[in-house]
Amino acid sequence: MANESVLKTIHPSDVKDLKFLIDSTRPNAVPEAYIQPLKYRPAKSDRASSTRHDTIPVVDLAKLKNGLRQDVISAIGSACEEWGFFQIINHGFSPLTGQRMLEATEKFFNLPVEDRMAYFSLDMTKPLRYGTSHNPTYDSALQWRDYMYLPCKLAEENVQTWPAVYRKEALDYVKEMNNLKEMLLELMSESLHLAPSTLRNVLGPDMLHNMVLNYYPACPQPDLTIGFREHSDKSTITILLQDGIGGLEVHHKDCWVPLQPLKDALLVNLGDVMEILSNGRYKSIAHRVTVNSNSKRLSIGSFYNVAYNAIIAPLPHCVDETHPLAFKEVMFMDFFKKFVSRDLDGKNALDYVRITSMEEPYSSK
Ligand SMILES: O=C(O)CCC(=O)C(=O)O
Ligand SMILES: [Fe+2]
Repeated sequence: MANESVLKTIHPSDVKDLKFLIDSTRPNAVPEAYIQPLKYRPAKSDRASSTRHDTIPVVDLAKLKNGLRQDVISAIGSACEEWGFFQIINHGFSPLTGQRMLEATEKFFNLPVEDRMAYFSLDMTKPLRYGTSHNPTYDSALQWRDYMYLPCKLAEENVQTWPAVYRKEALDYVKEMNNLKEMLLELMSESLHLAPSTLRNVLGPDMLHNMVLNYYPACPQPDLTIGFREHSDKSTITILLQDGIGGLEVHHKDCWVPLQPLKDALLVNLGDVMEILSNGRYKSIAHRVTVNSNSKRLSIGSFYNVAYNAIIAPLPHCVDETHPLAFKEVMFMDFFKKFVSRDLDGKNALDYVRITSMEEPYSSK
């Protein structure tokens, strides 16, 4: 039975694990700390009406084997320009590897809370870290989510530091995901009329790869809160695997478009670094996650990025007279800190590097 007074007075920074809070108190209402301001709650009125027929692009990578590479490249180019988001099917990533990772993730969240707390940290730059909400130090209202971050760059070397319950599954997952990432970076480079190796070279040998395991428990009043507030990823690309529950929504033409899970599809999501590299031609996508009262939901995100000490700036090829330099150069770590060191609020970290008409542009290197 819920201890109503405890749940009423709980302070955002007191919560370290939402799943434990729920398992131990079984609330039939959302604790006050989780009630989001109206503008962050999901509302029917901000969803795209079905008459708009917004269809999230689906790119069939089987066409690569059927001599239709150019079709794939142009489908990816349009999706990146118009949405900053697409689903891929026939991608070669084994559904079994994904399924095993989802099952192992569920096992992790079912471990005794102490086992998850062994990894808890509020330091958002720590690559191996358990957390809740987004950053409880700054979150004005908590988000209905727990998560685990794993550093995957040197997966074979790091694997012993990962929780044992999904070590093997995560290593298999990372190896396969890395191959898919290579292919996508090539196709995206070509869609920008660049040499296939361009984006891979920009990310470089020290490229970051972090994985996040997201757990959104079932929620007694899903309309009052949110699983993950609207945000854009700071990555170059994010490749996301989700279970079949649904809840992810992407922002398109001023409306939220819910994504219906498609069997065995993976989701590709452009992050802010890609928007900067492409000088704004490709857009990072604002997305959010709603929760539901029937079921928990799991998702696994693989974030690929430049090294923390890399300087990011628009690629010279993407800057010309009709596309003047749109972003200042910035060290990735400085940009990343803008994202993690405040309340989550849409795509606004990009404003920090956007060149406004009042400013002299920096020279592009
Ligand atoms: O759970 C999802 O579908 C999306 C998660 C997400 O946006 C993230 O981890 O950055
Ligand atoms: Fe995200």
